[in-house]
Amino acid sequence: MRGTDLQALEDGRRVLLVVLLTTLGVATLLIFGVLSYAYDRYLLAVFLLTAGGIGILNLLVLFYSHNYSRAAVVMAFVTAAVSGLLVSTGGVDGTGILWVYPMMTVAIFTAGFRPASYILALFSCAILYILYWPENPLLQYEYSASVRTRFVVSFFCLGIITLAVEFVHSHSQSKVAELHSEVQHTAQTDALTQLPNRRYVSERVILGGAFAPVYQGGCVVLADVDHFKSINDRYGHDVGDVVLKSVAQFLASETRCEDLVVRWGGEEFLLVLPKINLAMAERRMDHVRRYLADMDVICHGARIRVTLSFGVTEISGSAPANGVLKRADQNLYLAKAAGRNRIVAS
Ligand SMILES: Nc1nc2c(ncn2[C@@H]2O[C@H](COP(=O)(O)OP(=O)(O)OP(=O)(O)O)[C@@H](O)[C@H]2O)c(=O)[nH]1
Repeated sequence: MRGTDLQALEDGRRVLLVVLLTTLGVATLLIFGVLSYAYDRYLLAVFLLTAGGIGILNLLVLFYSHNYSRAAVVMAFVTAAVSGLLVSTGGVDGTGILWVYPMMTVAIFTAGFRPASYILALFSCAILYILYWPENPLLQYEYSASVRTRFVVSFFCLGIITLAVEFVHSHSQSKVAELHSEVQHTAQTDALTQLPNRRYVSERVILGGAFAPVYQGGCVVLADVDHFKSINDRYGHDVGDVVLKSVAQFLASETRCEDLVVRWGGEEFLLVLPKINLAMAERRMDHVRRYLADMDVICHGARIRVTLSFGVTEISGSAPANGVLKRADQNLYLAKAAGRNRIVAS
């Protein structure tokens, strides 16, 4: 699983949370809206039914846009507005303020740390204004001074704790995603040449047994250093490593940015070239082959002549990747058998 996949999983959880809580919230708002209307509390009824309507609209927009962050922030604002109304009217016998705790906690968790901080700050100012501004027409219920103070202090404590938990959660979540993509990158990269490795190909390039659509209609090349064992034997393994690194850099510099150069294993490299036909791929590889054969790799004062043999084949449509790679390998074998430092394409 990639770092981005982890993020997608976390986003998926939040979407589910937003959908569930919005549905629950909308149902509650509509029920209380209808009840308020039945008890002739028209202002409250209009407010609750409007908030419920916004919730339904928000759900519809979420289904079409898949923008859960916006939906969560809209829902958090609606929740804060309804909570403010409960503080202002007192709900039933002044118990409306009790609903503020769960509602605002949920709003903070779904909106995420930064938007939740702003919403909480705004909401705090609003309830301080409602509860403490003298002669305030917005305050329709008479709370005792001790209830007001205890509510404000306990709400601030809960708000700060919830924000802190959300901060730690989102921070550790992004750290895990970061570490995950670092591990993923290391696992898919060859340590010596820093090229993508075989695992990268099997996880990112071959999907469901075929080359990814972007590569279909392109070509695959297997390139193998000729007589590499004798380079190792003559100059030592360290020099062999330098030669492999030089060949890797050379291949990467001689290909287009959309081409993929992979260390396939040992002294063998895989090139996946999108949007190119067999004849053009053969011509380009021949240019690469000649260019390399004409220059020497210089290491510890030694000038080492390095040549490559190539097996080239086409990726026709969504043909099985194994078959394509096998054909390229057979062509490479033919190039070696025919004397090396050459290309076989078919
Ligand atoms: N220095 C170094 N050598 C490696 C590495 N990986 C594989 N080799 C060596 O590459 C050599 C490959 O030898 P062979 O498979 O006989 O191929 P070759 O000598 O290139 O002969 P042909 O491919 O037939 O031209 C072996 O000696 C391996 O030990 C590596 O990472 N570093």
